[in-house]
Amino acid sequence: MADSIQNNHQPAGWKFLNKETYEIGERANYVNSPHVIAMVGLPARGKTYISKKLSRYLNWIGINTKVFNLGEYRRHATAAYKSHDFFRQDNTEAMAIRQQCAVEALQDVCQWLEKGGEVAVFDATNSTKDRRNVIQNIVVDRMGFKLFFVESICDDPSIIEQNIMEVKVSSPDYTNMNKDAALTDFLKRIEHYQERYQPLDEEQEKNVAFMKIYNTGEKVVVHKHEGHVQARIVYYLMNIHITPRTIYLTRHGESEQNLQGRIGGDSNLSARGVQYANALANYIKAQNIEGLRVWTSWLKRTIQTVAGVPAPQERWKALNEIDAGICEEMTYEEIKEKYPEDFKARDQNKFAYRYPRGESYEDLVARLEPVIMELERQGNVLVVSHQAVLRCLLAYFLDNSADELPYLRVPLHTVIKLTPVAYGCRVEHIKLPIDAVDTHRGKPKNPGELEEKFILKGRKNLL
Ligand SMILES: O=P(O)(O)OC[C@H]1O[C@@](CO)(OP(=O)(O)O)[C@@H](O)[C@@H]1O
Repeated sequence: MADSIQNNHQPAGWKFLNKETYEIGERANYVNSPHVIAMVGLPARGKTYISKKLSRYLNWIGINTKVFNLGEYRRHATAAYKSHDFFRQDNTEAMAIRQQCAVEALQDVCQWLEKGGEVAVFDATNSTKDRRNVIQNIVVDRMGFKLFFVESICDDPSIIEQNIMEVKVSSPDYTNMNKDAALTDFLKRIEHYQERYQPLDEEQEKNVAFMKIYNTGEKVVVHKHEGHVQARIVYYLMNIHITPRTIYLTRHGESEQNLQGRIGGDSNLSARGVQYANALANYIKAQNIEGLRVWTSWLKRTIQTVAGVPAPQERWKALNEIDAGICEEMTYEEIKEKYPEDFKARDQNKFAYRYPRGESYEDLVARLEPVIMELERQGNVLVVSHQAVLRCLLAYFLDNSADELPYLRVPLHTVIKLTPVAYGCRVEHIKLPIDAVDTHRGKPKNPGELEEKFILKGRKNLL
């Protein structure tokens, strides 16, 4: 926990770097002033859900973001939680502890932003004007950071109860209580907050930038938002929904060029790839998925893979495989021989490495942002794409770092099923029983080293 707060306006070590000037090993840094996003709302209004999801999205697009959850500070500061009495408005002792925890959390927020963090999400109720003034005072007046409030308002009892049952009753506060008792206690806790709750109001808080989200997105109000980071946050939060659905990801069936170990290109499916296309159609039929939509890239191998899938289909150029530029249609072995420096450089920083006249994984993430935004708006979707593209999509859903992303395993002939649960996603790998080549190249110990399975020259029959 923080023990001091510095009072300088420009955070130490903070510098604006544009996309072209960052060094290998860092991600582009395109936020030139740190932001604090402070949540507002009664308990069980989905604030933590929004905080975590927003943070995952911002990190994925390259904005260094961290959530600071006030509940964790409170649990750290006090002995085991006994009951909702702790949250009574007339419990002065507890009130003092709560205020102290909020200040401590804000100090940590500021210290983290000073060290180069870009967006800090302050996940707390912040449900009174007084508390919001404290935040304004520390974050804006003392530190010179940007501040944006996100208020979640929900008056649908079924959504509130579902939220309590899904995440609150299993919180560390209730380890020794049964579910019904925990629910009753939590509802009482909400009542205590309700007594003093002051929703954000454009008349009362004229110069404050905020957005209000009603009933998980039914209506949205935006007031005085500023700059591109806040604009992206508003746009993102306007697009997400909480209706249960499933996303299925798969690569195309094995292609002729996969068989030859060649990257990129636009070849047809191999004989085994065609078998996978049939197996995939049968698998999808058997699942009986309501309102399923199918998205593919523009490349033949993905389109051929969904030939038998009985659902409306859309082609996205944005889902095309990473463009390997001058290395298109070469084997890794040929690239190593012809462009040894490039081959090594890619192993040194695979995420940032851009193929000459082609793309990097970082470029791919930028290209895929509209796909993610549209996926967020949709119900059940089957996305049929490629190894590099699916790594980027998976990293978004599973919150993987830029270092992990280019090495995620996305084997051929496997359906990856993603189901939203509480604050994250459940992942299942369904391997359909048709063999395929293994195209995964792990991170070598020494940059530029090539595993035996990719040394193909002189091998006649690859099967
Ligand atoms: O980034 P690496 O690990 O090279 O993986 C991406 C490569 O995967 C491949 C296969 O090697 O994908 P896919 O077969 O799914 O189209 C190549 O086209 C692509 O260049």
